[in-house]
Amino acid sequence: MFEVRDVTKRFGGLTAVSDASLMVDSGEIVGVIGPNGAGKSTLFSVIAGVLRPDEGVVLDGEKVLTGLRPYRMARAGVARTFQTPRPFGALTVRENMVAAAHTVHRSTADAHAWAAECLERIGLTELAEVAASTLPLGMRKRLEVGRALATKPRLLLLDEVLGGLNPNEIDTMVALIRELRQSGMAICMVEHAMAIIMSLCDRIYVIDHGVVISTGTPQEVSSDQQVIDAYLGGSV
Ligand SMILES: Nc1ncnc2c1ncn2[C@@H]1O[C@H](COP(=O)(O)OP(=O)(O)OP(=O)(O)O)[C@@H](O)[C@H]1O
Repeated sequence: MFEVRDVTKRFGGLTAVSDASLMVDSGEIVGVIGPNGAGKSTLFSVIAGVLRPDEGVVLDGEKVLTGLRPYRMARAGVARTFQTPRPFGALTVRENMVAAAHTVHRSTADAHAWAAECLERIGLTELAEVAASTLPLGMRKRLEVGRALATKPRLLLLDEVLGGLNPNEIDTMVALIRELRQSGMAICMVEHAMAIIMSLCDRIYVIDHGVVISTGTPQEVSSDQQVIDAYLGGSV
């Protein structure tokens, strides 16, 4: 069980995340939703070790992860994707995967073998030798997920991996996410596509102005008056 407990993150005078708590269990998909600027990406960055919180802790069971550098966080089993995919553009798809696989495999042969397995899983084997920078957005997003998977996470943080994808690409990505849940991974995703979030997630946290204003099953949060007022605007 991964837990974010009472986390606050400030940027100067702005409190981007305020006393937020969240839990994700293995085999569970948890959604984080909220308006633009609500603090979702900041919360992810705190969990992934990219940002250090001003207050609060990130826990893996009893183990404190807060303050670990991203590389160590990856070793501890936490991986994130970025809203804007960040592959090493000059490297090929395979080289990107191998670089990520080296987080968990010292030997080059092992890293290559594991990268090949992950490439197969994300369906990019046929494009393995092309430069990552030449991939269209849908494929780049898949590579982004693949690079996270290559670090063998127990907690996978997906930041808007469905944004900008066409319906076919969305179906492929959703199927992959379901498969990962089935394999026992803990998954936490930020997404704006409400219908998909509602059908995919086991539980949802709603953030507004950095504060978790509601949590529960998709049905519970979508019937929460505070959520409807703050975010859904009566559209659900
Ligand atoms: N590095 C930073 N320095 C200063 N302010 C920041 C920084 N990163 C984020 N913010 C601010 O913190 C607040 C939360 O931003 P964040 O990107 O976490 O929101 P979000 O919910 O992910 O938004 P979106 O849905 O648009 O991606 C915003 O007001 C943003 O401008």
